[in-house]
Amino acid sequence: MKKIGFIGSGNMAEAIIGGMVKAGHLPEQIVASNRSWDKLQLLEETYGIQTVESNQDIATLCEIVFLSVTPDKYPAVIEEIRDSIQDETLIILIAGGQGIAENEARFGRKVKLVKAMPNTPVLVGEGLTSLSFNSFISEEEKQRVVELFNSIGKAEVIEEKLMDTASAVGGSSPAFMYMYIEALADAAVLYGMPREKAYNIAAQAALGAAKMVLETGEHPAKLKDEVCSPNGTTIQSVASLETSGFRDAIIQAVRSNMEKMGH
Ligand SMILES: NC(=O)C1=CN([C@@H]2O[C@H](COP(=O)(O)OP(=O)(O)OC[C@H]3O[C@@H](n4cnc5c(N)ncnc54)[C@H](OP(=O)(O)O)[C@@H]3O)[C@@H](O)[C@H]2O)C=CC1
Ligand SMILES: O=C(O)[C@@H]1CCC=N1
Repeated sequence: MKKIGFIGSGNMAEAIIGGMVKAGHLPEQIVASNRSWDKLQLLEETYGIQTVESNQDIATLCEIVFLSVTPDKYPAVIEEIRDSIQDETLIILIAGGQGIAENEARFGRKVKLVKAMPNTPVLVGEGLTSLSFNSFISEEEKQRVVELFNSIGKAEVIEEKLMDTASAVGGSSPAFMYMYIEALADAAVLYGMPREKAYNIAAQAALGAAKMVLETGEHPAKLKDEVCSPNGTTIQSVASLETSGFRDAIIQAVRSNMEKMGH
């Protein structure tokens, strides 16, 4: 059986693995390695996937290989696996700030590289993964990768030069959304709402608003205006958010993310 492998089995790899298994990919098809053994044991128990001790085993066994270690580990891991990778293997680079050209140079030969920027909601089938491909990947292979990521959310093929922006706005942003939901729920608790109810109400409002943007195709400002009744309560909050620099806080969060990637 053709296998899909993960080198580095931390938070992002687990989200992809969990999402794939929930979406119906066979656990026997998935193989993972990791520096420490305890995470692998947990993945094996939770999802029934295969685990191996060496990164080289992943390189030898798998037709799709995720490099799901942190960016600083890329040079050493590529050095370790470059001679075991088959010519036809699809290598998926998910690390923030890691581009195609620098990793082609690390392999030092023609290898098929996919730059992918997923986010953790792949675990619940609502991920967003931005994708770019190097020149050695066929149309059929591109389709295969797009289908894989569409099975755990939505895939967007973008120009590689936009990948760092996609990392900030698609990869990192779930963390911002969780902070927003948590803050909203804290405010509800302040006014006496039980915490569980507060999380449900805040999260469902966020989910519904996101769906409105995606499904109506309306400008977010128009959707916002429709919530603000004249002389009502919402416009009071909107005015307050503007005074607190809400929009600027988000833009500065993305700016600092981009700066960390060298922009
Ligand atoms: N988290 C996210 O939402 C997203 C993450 N990414 C990218 O995914 C990658 C992983 O991030 P994340 O999962 O958050 O980080 P984690 O630290 O959770 O996972 C990294 C894993 O790599 C393992 N590891 C370290 N060195 C090696 C090695 N030499 N061989 C094998 N495994 C090794 C670590 O093992 P140990 O158990 O010993 O620590 C750890 O489990 C990063 O490059 C990040 O940029 C991309 C998009 C979103
Ligand atoms: O925090 C990080 O570096 C990674 C990249 C995108 C999301 N998480």
